[in-house]
Amino acid sequence: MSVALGSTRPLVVRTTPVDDPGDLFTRLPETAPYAWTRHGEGLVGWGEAVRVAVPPGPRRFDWARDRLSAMFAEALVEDDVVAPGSGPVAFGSFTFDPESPGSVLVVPRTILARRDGRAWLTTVGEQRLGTVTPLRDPGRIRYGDGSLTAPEWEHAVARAVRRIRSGLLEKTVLARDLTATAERPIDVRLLLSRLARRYPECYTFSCSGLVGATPELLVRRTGETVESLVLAGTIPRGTDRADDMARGTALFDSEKDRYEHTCAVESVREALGPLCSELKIPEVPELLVLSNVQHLASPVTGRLSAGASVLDVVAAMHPTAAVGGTPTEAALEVIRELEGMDRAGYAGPVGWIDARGDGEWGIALRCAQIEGVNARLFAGCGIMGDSDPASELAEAQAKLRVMQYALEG
Ligand SMILES: C=C(O[C@@H]1C=C(C(=O)O)C=C[C@H]1O)C(=O)O
Repeated sequence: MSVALGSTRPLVVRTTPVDDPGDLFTRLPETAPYAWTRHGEGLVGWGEAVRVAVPPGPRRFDWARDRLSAMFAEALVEDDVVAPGSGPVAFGSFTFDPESPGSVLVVPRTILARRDGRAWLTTVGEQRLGTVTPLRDPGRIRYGDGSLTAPEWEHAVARAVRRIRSGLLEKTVLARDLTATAERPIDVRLLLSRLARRYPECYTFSCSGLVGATPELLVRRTGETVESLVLAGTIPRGTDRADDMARGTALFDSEKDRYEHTCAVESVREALGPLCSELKIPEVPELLVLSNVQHLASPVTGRLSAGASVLDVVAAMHPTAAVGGTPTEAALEVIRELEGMDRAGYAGPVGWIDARGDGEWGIALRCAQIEGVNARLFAGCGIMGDSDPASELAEAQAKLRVMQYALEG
């Protein structure tokens, strides 16, 4: 049963150290698993002690922060670990568009965590034993077009390019969706295990049916320290080592991709600058090589000047130019007009926050919304004035393969 917020009963929260649980996903029951992990470390949760539907609107992050602060402040907490992610934790997913419904915060009944050689278990309220059943295969997967067919989407890219060339904006990001139907209900735990194995560099997440493995860390807050990984500029992997390296070099040398990356970095600088007393952004990006694609990547670190929580930082950063565009408002208008779909949680912030205001939030990329036998997969690309619709389609397909693999194995 979920407790409505504003109810009079405070949460009773207990965190205790536990022996190393090993693979976190093997501890998850099938129903409604929550997860945020990378390289085998992170948090998984199950059961719902509290579920909060965040109302759409421009102040949704503030609203969410205030609701959580009130709930966490009155919680009765015994925390024998005291680390980021111990004590009460809410997982959350916010829609890309502030006006879209579907943003949600959930405090799981049980959270199991593993980080830096420590492990702990947090329980909220009375416990019911979650039975761990074997992973279930969803059977054959049938795919269908989402809101646009591939040629229609290429056409949308061409229109966006024309807008950019006319000088209305510098960059936008266009995404497409794909539907998938399985023979049997999709077991989210199976998707998580496959994603974590194939994409260990990425953050494997699950929150209220939104499941994926994103390489893009929007923000991690640990006390005063904030970190972010800005990605923009992509090329598919090569067919062998030499081809791979040649493609990596081409990406690094591509003026289009470097400029696209600069737009994303500058949007992060603008958002984080006012919140930080110190901000370090490398002058030259690195190459992040994943199983399916290679990205230009800039790791950013900063020191928060005032006591902003991780959600305050998320509010300031979303949407970065990596998933929106430059300038933001013009880019969002183009997205609304040309994509022809509601992005829902795709490209929105997904992650967790604790009662100290620490937490980790990613941009929900390489993901799908799962419901029973149905999945809706998403992927998008940064569009510049010299983008080629066919190459952008190939890039989107390469990104979609992450979730196709998760579904099919
Ligand atoms: C929009 C997506 O990815 C974003 C766009 C990128 C690009 O266009 O080069 C690279 C990484 C992400 O910031 C996606 O994966 O759906």
